[in-house]
Amino acid sequence: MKIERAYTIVTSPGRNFVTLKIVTDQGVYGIGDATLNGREMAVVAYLEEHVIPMLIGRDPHRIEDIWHYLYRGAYWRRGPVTMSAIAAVDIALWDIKAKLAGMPLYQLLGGKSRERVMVYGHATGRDIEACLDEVARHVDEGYKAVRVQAGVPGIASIYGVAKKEGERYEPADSDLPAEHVWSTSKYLNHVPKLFAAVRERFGDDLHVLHDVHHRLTPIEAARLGKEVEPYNLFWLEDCVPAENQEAFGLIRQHTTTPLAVGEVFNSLFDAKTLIENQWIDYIRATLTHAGGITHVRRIADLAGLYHVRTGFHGPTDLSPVCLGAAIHFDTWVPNFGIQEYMPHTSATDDVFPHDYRFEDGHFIVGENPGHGVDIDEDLAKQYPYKRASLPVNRLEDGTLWHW
Ligand SMILES: O=C(O)C(=O)C[C@H](O)[C@H](O)CO
Ligand SMILES: [Mg+2]
Repeated sequence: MKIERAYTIVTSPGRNFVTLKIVTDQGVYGIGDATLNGREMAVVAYLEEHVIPMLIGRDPHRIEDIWHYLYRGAYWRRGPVTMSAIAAVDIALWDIKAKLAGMPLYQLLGGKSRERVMVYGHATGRDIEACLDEVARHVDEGYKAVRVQAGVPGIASIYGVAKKEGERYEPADSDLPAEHVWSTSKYLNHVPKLFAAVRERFGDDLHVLHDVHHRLTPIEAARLGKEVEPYNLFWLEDCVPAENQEAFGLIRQHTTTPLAVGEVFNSLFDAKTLIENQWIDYIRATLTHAGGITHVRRIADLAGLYHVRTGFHGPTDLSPVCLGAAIHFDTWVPNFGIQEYMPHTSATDDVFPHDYRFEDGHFIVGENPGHGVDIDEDLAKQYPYKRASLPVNRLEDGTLWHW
């Protein structure tokens, strides 16, 4: 069997997605997600100029060899563009292999470790009261775990909070980056009050999470971790930028609040020190940005040795293809923790028909051969690409900060 054709499909049913379709000479095809939010066309160019020409004529069964060919063979290793492109190929090839085997993907990984996978949803509100109402809506919809992000008095625009009440939160909302103003002190004073209010209204059973989105220094993160300890968070996410993995050693010395990190990681080497030192509790690197199933499986296996569990990134900027494949992975992986879930628009769900389903705060994996997600190419054409950038943050004095 040979790979006969491969091509990218860029579509924007509410937001941009990049999909790779690989077609074999026997007509069986697989699809992979290659979406890198705000940098979509860089991955398209990498795939079209450099990867697709190398795939034609190869045996699609040789997933491992193709992975190393694209990784080692490029000489230039790692990085989000390269690893998203490799991931798209990898996810599409696993899709093909599972379709040829006539099995859902989780069976090829080793079968089910659980019947369903717990997800967390996103509650957001302009202030604490509006945010708590959103938490209540999630609880009513069956969620067992909710990420809680509220507006902070004195900060006009903040990560995780929709611009207008009732609107979906979509950070890549302008052609060129919007500029936000960030105040660490206002934020740090506010967050413990938010979680005190959450526990007061919802009691102890609900799992609650929070995303700092890389904005603190290690000692500030240590302070926040300590101050929210009484509210028993499921995790505190991305409390500092993680290029300096040792920073987490400092935070860990000060707090028992569980730490999650890794949505911007693209390889095992971004996480190795963090995992081996047991400085984190959850690893968030997911399939599309970290080299696909073949590579994330290695990250998860290393993590498992050190009691670190998976908590895959799952915002709307990852397509249903990534989410579908991730649910297969979650269903198999022994050290599963939780799966992030931000529902896609109905237009996105129509472009990407899928067989996973949400029920009672969990995803149930589909039983169709492959990863269970397809793309309606005619419908995809109705939603042309529109450049959209993530915002940038500046401190109140104008210094460029982490967004
Ligand atoms: O889902 C999360 O936890 C995020 O932090 C989402 C990111 O802001 C988003 O993926 C950026 O593209
Ligand atoms: Mg995050």
